[in-house]
Amino acid sequence: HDDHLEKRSQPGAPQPNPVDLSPLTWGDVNIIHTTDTHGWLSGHTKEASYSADFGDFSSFLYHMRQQANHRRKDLLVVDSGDLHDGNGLGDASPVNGQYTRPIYQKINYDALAIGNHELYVNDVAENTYRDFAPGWGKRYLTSNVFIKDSHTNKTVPIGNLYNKFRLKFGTRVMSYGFLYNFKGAANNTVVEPSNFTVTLPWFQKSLKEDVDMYLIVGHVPIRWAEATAVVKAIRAAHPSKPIVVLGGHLHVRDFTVYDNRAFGLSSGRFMETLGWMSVDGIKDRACRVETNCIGKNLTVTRRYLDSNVYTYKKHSLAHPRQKFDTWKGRSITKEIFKVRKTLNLSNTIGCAPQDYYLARYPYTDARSLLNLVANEVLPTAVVNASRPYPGVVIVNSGSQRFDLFKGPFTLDDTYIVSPFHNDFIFATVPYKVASKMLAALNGAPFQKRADEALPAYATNATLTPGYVTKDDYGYGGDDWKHSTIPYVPSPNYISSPLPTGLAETDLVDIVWLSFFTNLVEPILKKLDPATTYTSGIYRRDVDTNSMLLNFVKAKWSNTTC
Ligand SMILES: Nc1ccn([C@@H]2O[C@H](COP(=O)(O)O)[C@@H](O)[C@H]2O)c(=O)n1
Ligand SMILES: [Zn+2]
Ligand SMILES: [Zn+2]
Repeated sequence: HDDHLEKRSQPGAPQPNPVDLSPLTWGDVNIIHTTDTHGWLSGHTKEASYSADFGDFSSFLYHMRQQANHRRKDLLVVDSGDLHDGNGLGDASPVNGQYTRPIYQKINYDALAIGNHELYVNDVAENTYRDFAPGWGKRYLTSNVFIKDSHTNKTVPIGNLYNKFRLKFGTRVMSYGFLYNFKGAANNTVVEPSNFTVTLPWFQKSLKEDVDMYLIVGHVPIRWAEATAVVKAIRAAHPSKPIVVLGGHLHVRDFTVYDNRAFGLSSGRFMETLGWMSVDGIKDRACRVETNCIGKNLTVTRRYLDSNVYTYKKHSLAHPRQKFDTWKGRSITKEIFKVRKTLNLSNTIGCAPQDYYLARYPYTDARSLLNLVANEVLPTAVVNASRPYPGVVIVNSGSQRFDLFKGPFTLDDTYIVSPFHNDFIFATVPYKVASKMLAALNGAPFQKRADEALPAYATNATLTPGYVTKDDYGYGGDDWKHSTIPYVPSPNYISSPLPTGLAETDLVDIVWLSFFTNLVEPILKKLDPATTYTSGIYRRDVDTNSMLLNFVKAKWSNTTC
């Protein structure tokens, strides 16, 4: 299944009735948006709906730009960050992102923002600053993200604070790049709150430039205060200038209306979705006097495209028999294929006996990935049987990122399910303390603010399961009509089973991930104020990523698919 050039004709590849996809609406300015791609440049090798790779994406962009020229409409291609952590292509290399960064660089994005996954690790932040940002010139936008330059010791923006540019058919754009108020950034970086950034002289000065629209590229959820603060700051100076926010981070499809001339779009995750937005009315000459257009509607459409070659061809080709693959697209696909080979990403380690889903079923259900992790992976691959005390291992459910499908389990899947190299830390505590830790953690503040509860949708047996999105325009934004996939929220932390038959004072190793040590230590103090516990690395031979590899080798390697 690794031959990307052939995969489009695989059985099960999407073959909808051509009338199912209605043509895109074009406006004065049109936007193609990616976010939270997390290195999924190979596309989804196990899911036909999302099987386009970055070579296909490049070919799609070529045809879309041709179409824009033909229509004499402006087209912007934008990315909202989180390029690292999530796929073997980016994470299995000796240096994280060493093969993916040059491939991203081949896509001619007009504007990009930085994500939190470019900032967890000092080296990744440094490489983003040195090897990635410069290649984009002024298009890599970090209005509120800085790095301490290791050569000069000066703290400088990782990319550009803002960029004013003119599109081919005349639209003058002022662009910014904002990251949400991320608290876990590496110590060589600084993230400034966006509500402070917008008060700074450089930002206020930029608002005096004469432009036709504002583009906020953000690794920011479009409904969060960090996004609305920027919209409000622009609106305070410009009562009717069109504002577009292209956000991300929550991994959802979403669209919001801030006012009748300001809109936000969020385009999912993992190269499942290309967001499309068209804005008409930007070129309205009467609006050059801003007060003329206060309250005047812009005509805006949004669409969430499933990222597969059928979708790409359907929307980009002028004629169905026109050749789709461009030379550049094919060469990107070949490069991806070569990197996958170099990194042995398709090497099969074992065979998964069934599908395990991250969020389709309650975590107590046998089809839940979190259930598998809590009850099988942690006891098998993490608990250290040679320790004098039983172990209870707690992980954050956010450390698990994607479904695990029945059939061949590859090296790539270890990164897809959990790309992180978080260490297991432990302290030896009485059972009465250990037994209260999970509940205490789940009562602790969320690491990620909760998504809005999703409404329940009717299922429809004639449609393939996929995204069914409700946003500020209601339903109808999804390009492909799908039956809904159930979404069941899970606790923030899950644990291996507690040992049974112990007295309150019996000792237990309580084990957690380095990612949330800052939460565990105060809880230990609260649960047992009289004692100071010493913590250390529980096992040096296993981390969040390798635990699944070890589990599969131990339990699934003898099964055949
Ligand atoms: N070392 C890490 C880093 C992150 N996480 C988890 O990822 C979440 C953030 O991911 P986004 O793609 O939404 O930005 C974070 O909240 C953690 O759950 C982790 O487990 N270990
Ligand atoms: Zn992300
Ligand atoms: Zn993020």
